[in-house]
Amino acid sequence: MTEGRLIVLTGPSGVGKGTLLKHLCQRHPALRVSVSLTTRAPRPGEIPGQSYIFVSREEFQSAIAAGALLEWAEYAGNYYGTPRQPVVAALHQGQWVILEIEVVGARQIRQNFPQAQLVFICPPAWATLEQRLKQRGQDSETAIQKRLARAKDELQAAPEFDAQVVNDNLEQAIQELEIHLGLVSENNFPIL
Ligand SMILES: Nc1nc2c(ncn2[C@@H]2O[C@H](COP(=O)(O)OP(=O)(O)O)[C@@H](O)[C@H]2O)c(=O)[nH]1
Ligand SMILES: Nc1ncnc2c1ncn2[C@@H]1O[C@H](COP(=O)(O)OP(=O)(O)O)[C@@H](O)[C@H]1O
Repeated sequence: MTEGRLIVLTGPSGVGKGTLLKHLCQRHPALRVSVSLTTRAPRPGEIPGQSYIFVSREEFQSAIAAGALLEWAEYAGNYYGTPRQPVVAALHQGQWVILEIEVVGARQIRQNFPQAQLVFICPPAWATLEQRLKQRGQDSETAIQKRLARAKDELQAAPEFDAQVVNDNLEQAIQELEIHLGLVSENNFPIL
């Protein structure tokens, strides 16, 4: 069986990675989304096992020690990581797997999976990023400030990745992503 494709969406918090991912999955239901481990507390409405696998710091450390994570990073005071086994198994079955992760983890994927396709999502402007984080209304002011401080460095990393997509107009960003990721043909016909 041909190995599937590993796809990474990265970029600063609030840029719209989750929103883009949701739309891509609606249009291409065969895409498999990796569910990450996190030590962050669940937000209202987040479903354990679906949004994230919520774990304690001890459980996260055990997963690192057991080599059970494909990549991991500390972000705004919490740990986030991709469980290795489900991703590797899906790729072996020929499936296309998509990770939505921050920049430090994306670099680890770049290093260990040279064949992965990594796309950096950029905000149209700094003010838009601030506005989206605030409008989302999910995080405390402290959490927002931590995300914005980190975003300054993350934006510098954009050229390291295979493609950059500006998420200004949502529909346009989705279509650009579909083309970069090979999810549609030149005449916009779905491939996956
Ligand atoms: N390295 C890594 N980053 C992750 C993982 N899961 C989520 N993230 C990233 O961690 C950051 C914080 O995620 P979260 O607290 O859910 O905030 P949000 O993305 O702003 O909604 C975001 O940039 C996520 O893309 C993971 O498994 N590994
Ligand atoms: N193209 C867009 N235009 C306007 N608002 C957007 C766009 N993309 C995302 N958003 C909004 O911005 C906020 C952050 O998006 P989200 O997908 O949660 O970002 P991330 O997953 O990168 O942290 C959400 O409120 C979302 O509805």
